[in-house]
Amino acid sequence: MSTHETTAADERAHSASDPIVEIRNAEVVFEMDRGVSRVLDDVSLEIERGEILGIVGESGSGKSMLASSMLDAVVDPGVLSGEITYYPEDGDPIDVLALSDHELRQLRWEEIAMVFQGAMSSFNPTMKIRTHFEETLEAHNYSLGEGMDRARELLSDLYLDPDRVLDSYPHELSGGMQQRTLIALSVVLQPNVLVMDEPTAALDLLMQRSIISLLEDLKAKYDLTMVFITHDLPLVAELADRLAVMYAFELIEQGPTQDILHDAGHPYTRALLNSTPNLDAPLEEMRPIAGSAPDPVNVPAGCSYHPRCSLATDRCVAQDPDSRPVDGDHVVDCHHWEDAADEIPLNHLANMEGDR
Ligand SMILES: Nc1ncnc2c1ncn2[C@@H]1O[C@H](COP(=O)(O)OP(=O)(O)OP(=O)(O)O)[C@@H](O)[C@H]1O
Repeated sequence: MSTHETTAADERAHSASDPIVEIRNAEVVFEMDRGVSRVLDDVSLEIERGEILGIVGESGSGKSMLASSMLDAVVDPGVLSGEITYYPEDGDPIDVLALSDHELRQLRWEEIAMVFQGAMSSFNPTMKIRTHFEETLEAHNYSLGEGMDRARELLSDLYLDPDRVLDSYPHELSGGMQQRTLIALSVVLQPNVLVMDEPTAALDLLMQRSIISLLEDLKAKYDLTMVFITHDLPLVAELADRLAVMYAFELIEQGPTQDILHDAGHPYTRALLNSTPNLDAPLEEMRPIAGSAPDPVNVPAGCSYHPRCSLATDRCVAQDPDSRPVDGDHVVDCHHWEDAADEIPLNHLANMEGDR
């Protein structure tokens, strides 16, 4: 999708912004026997210093590829191109894709930390949690005394008993405790950005909600910028200042959370909102999105959502829409976004109106 053309609104939004990470025209390609698989397609995104950004999309839409791209960590034989820039608070911008392996290792953890789905696979099952913290601090030449004090404080912040947790093997902790411990481990080197890829997917609803509120506290206390990646729109909407929606390996809409929830311009975002339980609409009003997401080897021409879209016209088949401003920082990649609100009413809004 073309995000190359900068509109006047983009310029205005850009000049007012203070990005900590900037992604420009990122693309990830795998050469497969059955063809070229483009699993990230010309994605441009700015992560603002101090914000909580939610990245939302269906399974397989490219969310994890976007997360790995931020740290030049796309697995072989995937080929990442584009520009990834990290802006430290002080000092010159860092071109992430030009870093040596050593510099990249420093950037990861010390500046930008990642937490992935399924905490158990991130721990070494033969090592106590204490050793995980100690090895991380030593590998980055951090003071062990200060670092372990910070580890204890972080574990307490996350409502864990530091002594018990540090003395345990990973399998001795529940799923929720493992995930909170992993978050503490990710933050122990005092990074500025914490990227979490489906950090609560394996947890029950209550534990998900409690981790969300702990993350809010952690962000405020440690002055973190957070990126929360998930398929669970209602969950991330509780936390995020801004949402970016992915469909078929592209970003198709970005904006402040409330604008997306109440005034989404992309038919896919509106369908996603209508297909999601928990947004104040009764279960019988949930409408699954008809059709299925495209195979990355065979993405439809034009707007990749057109085969599933009730508003699609010949123009959508022929022409990939550019990003266009809806209002302020809210941008959408759709030829027919002005008709979307009338054509695809939002269930949860209708119910809220009914409550008045
Ligand atoms: N190592 C790989 N080689 C080739 N294709 C891959 C590889 N890893 C992932 N893909 C493909 O890249 C696409 C995007 O995957 P990605 O994991 O980023 O999606 P996702 O939105 O994070 O999904 P989920 O929520 O299920 O994790 C998918 O079509 C997936 O099959």
